[in-house]
Amino acid sequence: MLPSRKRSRSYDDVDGRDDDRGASEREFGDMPFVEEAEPGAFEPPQKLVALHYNLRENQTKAARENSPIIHLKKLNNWVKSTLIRRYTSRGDAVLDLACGKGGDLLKWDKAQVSYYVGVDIAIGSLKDFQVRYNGPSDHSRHWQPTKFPAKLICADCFEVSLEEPLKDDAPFDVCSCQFALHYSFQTCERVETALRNVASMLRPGGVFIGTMTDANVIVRKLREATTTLEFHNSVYGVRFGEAWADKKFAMDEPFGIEYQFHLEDAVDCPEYLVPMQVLQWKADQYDLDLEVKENFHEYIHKHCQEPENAELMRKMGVLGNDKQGTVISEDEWDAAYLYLVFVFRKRGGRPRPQDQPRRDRGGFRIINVEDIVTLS
Ligand SMILES: C[S@@+](CC[C@H](N)C(=O)[O-])C[C@H]1O[C@@H](n2cnc3c(N)ncnc32)[C@H](O)[C@@H]1O
Repeated sequence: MLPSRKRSRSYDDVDGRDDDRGASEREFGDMPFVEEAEPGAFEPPQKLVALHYNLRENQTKAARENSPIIHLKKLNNWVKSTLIRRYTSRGDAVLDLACGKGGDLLKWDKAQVSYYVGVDIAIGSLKDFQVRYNGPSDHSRHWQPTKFPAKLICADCFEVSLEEPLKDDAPFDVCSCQFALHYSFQTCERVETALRNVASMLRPGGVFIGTMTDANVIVRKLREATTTLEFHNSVYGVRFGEAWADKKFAMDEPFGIEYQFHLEDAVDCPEYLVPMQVLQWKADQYDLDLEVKENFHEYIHKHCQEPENAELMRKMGVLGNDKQGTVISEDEWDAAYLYLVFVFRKRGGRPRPQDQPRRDRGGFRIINVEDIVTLS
């Protein structure tokens, strides 16, 4: 059975401009953070993010199963699978911003997409993606080749325009950005570049789907921690700097609200709050209308009863096994509460009719390291 759902108040409720709660005590507890990012400590945040993901090694299956957040990882994968299934039609062309190591390859394959372009800032992740896409060199008996052709691009997709480099690949039916859009909220310009890339690449009627942090929940938890600027449990930690000592976040200064995020066995990076109203307002300027915004708890409770999703949840072992004592922990479930699902739709046009593959770009082809295009 699923743990109970938590309710989040809106950013308005927690915006804090009328809230004259006093400044918090300025001491941190013993957080499990890496205090100094040794290599590149004076680099801009996006370089630190790239460095962090570049240094993350591919885990073996056994190591993955032993991860302290194995059920959270499975839950995240379930959320992404159901989202992709819901918003992708057979034959769609997909642009995956911040695609990482290709953890969603199988999901796109199952959705029977016809073409895929993945962009990421971390070249190390793209090399892992390329290996995963190509499959084992001995092409062992159980390996099924990926069925769609793909292109990989190494770029900061919140900095670099994709319009010219991808003009022959566009338009895309689906743009996906999983667990990454919060990195763009460092500055207004980066958010605008991100949205311009999405809007210029999508066809009218196309969807922009994703998962990112839920600012309402983060701000509320920060305020609940009355004496510190951090909150954590056994799997995650969030720590704000002194600049936010009053825990007030004005809506007219919504960019660059930085905190350090630690997720056991996964993330150690600076991240930024994403006030949803600001994202929605900015997206509107790029003809992107918000269709769905749901905290993970709400999304999971809403969709887990649908037969196909329930079956997938069981097959993936998301909640664990009660008898073996390996159920999802309270702390993992609480970590899931930090995230939300979003769906925007590009204005104009009509949904592409289902079951009509629009183009056939020829199926699986080996990707060589030299095929990864770097844009700067
Ligand atoms: C948490 S991982 C998610 C990866 C993948 N989307 C997934 O769900 O498995 C975040 C990814 O965002 C990428 N990323 C962060 N900032 C980026 C940027 N400015 N441009 C492109 N990729 C970025 C990182 O390199 C990393 O691969």
